[in-house]
Amino acid sequence: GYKDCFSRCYPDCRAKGNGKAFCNYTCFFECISVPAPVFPPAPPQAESSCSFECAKSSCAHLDPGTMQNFSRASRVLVNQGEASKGSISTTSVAVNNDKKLPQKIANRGAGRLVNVGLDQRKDSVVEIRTNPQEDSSLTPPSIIGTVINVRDNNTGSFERQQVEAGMQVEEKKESLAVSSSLDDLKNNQFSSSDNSNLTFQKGQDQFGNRVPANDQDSKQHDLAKIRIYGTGEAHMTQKRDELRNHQSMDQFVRSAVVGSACATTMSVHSGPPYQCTNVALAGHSGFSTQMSSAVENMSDVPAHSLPLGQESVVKEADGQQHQQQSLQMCEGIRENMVSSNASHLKSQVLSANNPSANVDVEPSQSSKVEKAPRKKKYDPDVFFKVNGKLYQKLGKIGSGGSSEVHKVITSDCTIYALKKIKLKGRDYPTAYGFCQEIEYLNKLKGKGNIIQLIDHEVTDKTLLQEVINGSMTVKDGRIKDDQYIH
Ligand SMILES: Nc1ncnc2c1ncn2[C@@H]1O[C@H](COP(=O)(O)OP(=O)(O)OP(=O)(O)O)[C@@H](O)[C@H]1O
Repeated sequence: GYKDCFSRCYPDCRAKGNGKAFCNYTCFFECISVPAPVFPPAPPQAESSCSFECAKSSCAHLDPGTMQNFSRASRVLVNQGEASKGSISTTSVAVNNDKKLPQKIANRGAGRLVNVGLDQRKDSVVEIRTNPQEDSSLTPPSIIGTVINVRDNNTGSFERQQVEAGMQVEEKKESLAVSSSLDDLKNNQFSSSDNSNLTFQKGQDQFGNRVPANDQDSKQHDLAKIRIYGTGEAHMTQKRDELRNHQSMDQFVRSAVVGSACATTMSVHSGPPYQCTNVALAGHSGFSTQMSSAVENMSDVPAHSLPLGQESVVKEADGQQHQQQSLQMCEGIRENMVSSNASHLKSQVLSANNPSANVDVEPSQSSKVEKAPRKKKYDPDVFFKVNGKLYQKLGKIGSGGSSEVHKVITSDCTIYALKKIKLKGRDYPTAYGFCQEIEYLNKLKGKGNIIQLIDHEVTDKTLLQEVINGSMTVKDGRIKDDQYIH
């Protein structure tokens, strides 16, 4: 007001022939009372551009009129609370290219660190979209679900940028993994991807928004998206494996297997049903296999006192090869054969095993009974019998060059792997060599990561005698009868 007034007054005054001092004085008093002009209120600041924590400091001293000239974006810390508000709160984040935001902004509270870096672009506007399904009060921030679309003002194209919040994602996984709820973790972590991104159609972004048909970077979008979620899945797998490794594999595997095995046994096989009352695992703490392997639970009969006068039983370590051809093989077996009360013990085994089962009982000491042909009182199609103990077949696990391995279950509902080596047709030295496994596994009992031998049985008497002797005297001939090593 004053300025305008004075600029009009002074020239007029001078034009009338007045002096400078006079005109200054006159115009001063004339214009000093002129009220100052009332300017229209400033246009509202682009709130949407300054609504994020990261941008407020930059926007505060920016002329709103220049907001359109923002270009290169940097990392933007998105306030989760704000980001979670509303439905698909699309917000343009204008970041002045000349006023670079720090490349790394500390994660504050529930803030979200988002990489909006566009080093090669200028004059672009960054749009940060938040997942409408998120509820910050209920779920942790879904980093994965946050994607940034960057529109280049020059080209009109869009480019999906990867959310760079790996550390936060890791932290979230850790915290969730502690709950051991991996499935929940996956659901939480990737629910948005399941719901949105997996159904992502060409021409749309993960929110179902249309992407311009002339989107020249659509392939890059997809690639970026795959990278995001693929990384997440990889982390998931890793976390899951880690979690499993941290658990007791024995119990993890066994309880899972045993639980179902009982049902399988009861429903599939026609033999005498075993009563699955409990899972006797405590007695096998040294059973460190992760391959559900073992042969027999002989906790009721010490291995060193087994009646090996007739048979020996073997459990096999998967893939383990015993190639030494020492004549001292099977020492463990020989030691075990010193038992003087084999028959008595075997009777105990049989009676203690499963009285209700239809097992064949050791012939009495009368010669009459001994001469009688042994008649199996159990169904060999359903059971294995090792040292008088029955193992119900649950299925074949695998086979090797010399054997076949079966999954079996005992009367106390313990799952084992039983390796059956058929001896018929083999020469004695070869069969003798199989006994090495018994020796070695006996020596390796209690060692970590080694399959534990529970029991063993060699049905061929001649071979057994050779083993007892500790030397292979029978070098010719082959085993003719149906003999086995279990
Ligand atoms: N303890 C076990 N638990 C689970 N599976 C097993 C176990 N032992 C063996 N198997 C399965 O049985 C297959 C054959 O076992 P293994 O290799 O011990 O037999 P093999 O007759 O000694 O073989 P080869 O003579 O070829 O060495 C294995 O490949 C594996 O699949």
